[in-house]
Amino acid sequence: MHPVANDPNGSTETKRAPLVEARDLVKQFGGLRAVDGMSITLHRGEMMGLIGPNGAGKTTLFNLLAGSLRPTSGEIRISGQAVSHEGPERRIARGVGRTFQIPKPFAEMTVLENVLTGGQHQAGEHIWKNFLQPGRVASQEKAAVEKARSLLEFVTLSGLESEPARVLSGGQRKLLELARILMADPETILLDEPAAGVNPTLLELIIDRVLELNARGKSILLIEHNMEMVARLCGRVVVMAAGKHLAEGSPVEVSRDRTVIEAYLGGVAA
Ligand SMILES: Nc1ncnc2c1ncn2[C@@H]1O[C@H](COP(=O)(O)OP(=O)(O)OP(=O)(O)O)[C@@H](O)[C@H]1O
Repeated sequence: MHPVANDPNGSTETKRAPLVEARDLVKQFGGLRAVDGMSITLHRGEMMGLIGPNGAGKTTLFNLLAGSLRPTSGEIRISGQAVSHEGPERRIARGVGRTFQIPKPFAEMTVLENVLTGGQHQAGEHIWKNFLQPGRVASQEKAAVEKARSLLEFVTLSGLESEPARVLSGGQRKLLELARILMADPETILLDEPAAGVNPTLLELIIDRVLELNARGKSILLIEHNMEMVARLCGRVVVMAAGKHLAEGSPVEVSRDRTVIEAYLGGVAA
């Protein structure tokens, strides 16, 4: 049977379409085009690196993919569905989770409570359901706590679950954030500089957990300046410079690419 080109239920095409597809994306801030005609494709199961000198537009591209910024023009598709004008909540519901370069947990809430904030679609979020189905809400809350605890175990923070998040180191905050976004069961994870400011021991743990997530089927787009980490994790790397797609290839290929080297030297000189 031939695939249906415009499947009204979205099923056939949705399963075949790349997980994340951005075409000709532009984001203009006043006179600056932070993202300038960028296209990128993340396939199912892939772990892809996104690198580029400071100010290249990588975080802005993440903000567009995660729905916290709307593109000036261009299109974003998630599993084949056009989502450019949907906000971050809808993007999470579509299976896109993102972490931040500098995670900002709720400092006075416990580590466990912070993870619980990542849960979506809990019945307890709706007051009327709470009133009409208190038993269902209680069992969902119990399940959420169990899930949060197993995620804390996954990121090795179980021993700190009752501590306020303010006691965590920078690297532990990155692990906490990972656990928090995993509460929503994302299919795609956008990781913004997981290695930045992390001590070498914790960095190995983060690398290990990211590899494990990918082995469990999560597709990952990784912004990272640490090229050793990119080379260990990613089969394919996209290089951005001045908002544009500059190069793409294996970590070895892009690190030898003359245009990439020049872009980085320009970035250092600037
Ligand atoms: N909200 C904003 N308003 C105005 N300019 C912005 C805004 N956000 C980002 N920029 C500018 O857009 C450009 C791209 O920034 P962005 O943070 O996306 O780059 P980056 O590649 O992530 O850099 P880095 O590696 O240093 O994090 C920069 O010149 C930045 O100053």
